[in-house]
Amino acid sequence: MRIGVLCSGGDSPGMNAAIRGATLRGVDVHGFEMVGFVDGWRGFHEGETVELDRPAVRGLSGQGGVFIGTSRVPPFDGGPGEADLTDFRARFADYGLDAFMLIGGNGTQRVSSILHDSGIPVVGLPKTIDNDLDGTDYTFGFDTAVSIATEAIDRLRTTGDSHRRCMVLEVMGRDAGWIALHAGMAGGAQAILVPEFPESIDQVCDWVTSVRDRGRSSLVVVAEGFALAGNGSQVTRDGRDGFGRLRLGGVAESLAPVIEERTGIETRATVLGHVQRGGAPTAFDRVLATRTGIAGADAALHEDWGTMAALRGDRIEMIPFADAVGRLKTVPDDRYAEVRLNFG
Ligand SMILES: Nc1ncnc2c1ncn2[C@@H]1O[C@H](COP(=O)(O)OP(=O)(O)O)[C@@H](O)[C@H]1O
Ligand SMILES: O=P(O)(O)OC[C@H]1O[C@](O)(COP(=O)(O)O)[C@@H](O)[C@@H]1O
Ligand SMILES: [Mg+2]
Repeated sequence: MRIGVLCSGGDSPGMNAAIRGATLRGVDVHGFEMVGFVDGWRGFHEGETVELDRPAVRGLSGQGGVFIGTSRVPPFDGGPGEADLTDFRARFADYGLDAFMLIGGNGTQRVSSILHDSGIPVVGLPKTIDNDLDGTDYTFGFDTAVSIATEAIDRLRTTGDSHRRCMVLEVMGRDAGWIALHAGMAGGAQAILVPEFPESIDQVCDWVTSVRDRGRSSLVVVAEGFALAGNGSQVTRDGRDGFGRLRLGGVAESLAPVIEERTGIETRATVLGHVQRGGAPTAFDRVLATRTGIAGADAALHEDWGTMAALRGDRIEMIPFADAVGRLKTVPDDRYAEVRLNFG
């Protein structure tokens, strides 16, 4: 069996470990041929490939990023219509492929599902630092991002306390506030602002003021996709990503002066940005990613097509794409309520 492997969407710490796990199991144990497409669908369109075998994945488990690259280049020119899919199938056959292993988040697994429905054998490996992919408890990369954001909170707290300032930390999370929620809990933030639960500026300022009134300095964590209640909208930067979506970022910088003006407390903003996606994965993410890759290779052996390697409790289970795509896994009411009671 010849399997094409590619990554799509933002990189996520653990992608290398997942490819290594899949290759060691797929090539060495099951006797597959595996080929990686460089920079996601760009490599597929332009014929840039790398053979995956034991030497190619040596020492990768602890390395950040992904050595074959990733991108948001789309798989099809169009919708896809039947003509797009016919062209796609012809290209798939030209490469001598029997199946795809697609590593990505909600968008990529939506593509996996489309390809599977059009008759192309696919297994999916879930990744995203945002942890917003449904059907799986955690995606690799999330734990690393949370660890980095937590360290940032710890560091901001000592300087913020020293100057009696309010520190606002912006973390990633386009549609879901999982990184903000977990890092905020781990770092004891005084307020956590997530896209799922808009809060008014009056409420945010009340929390910051009450923290000052009991002699402490506030640490506010805000997810990039947060918008103020009422007529607030997400804060965007110039430009769009490779999928045409507006780039998010800057909500901390827009909140900080308003908090300062309304509370009289000096307030500073920090945008963590891509630091939280870079560097070595945590041990948890290395193990999760490796097991995810192994499960994907085993699924290919059993021709368990149309499935994604999901973490369920402490087990990796192959679940149908339909259980993972079409909706996002967002922070539920009870998880937000349990932290909100102690804000301020
Ligand atoms: N519904 C869709 N139809 C066709 N291509 C899609 C669709 N959704 C996503 N894609 C492609 O998959 C890529 C990866 O999705 P994206 O949401 O950017 O990352 P992730 O897979 O990490 O969620 C997109 O940039 C786009 O090229
Ligand atoms: O700057 P980039 O690479 O476009 O990515 C920014 C986005 O990627 C993420 O880090 C991860 O999103 P995906 O999992 O959908 O790729 C988001 O939190 C963020 O909005
Ligand atoms: Mg996505």
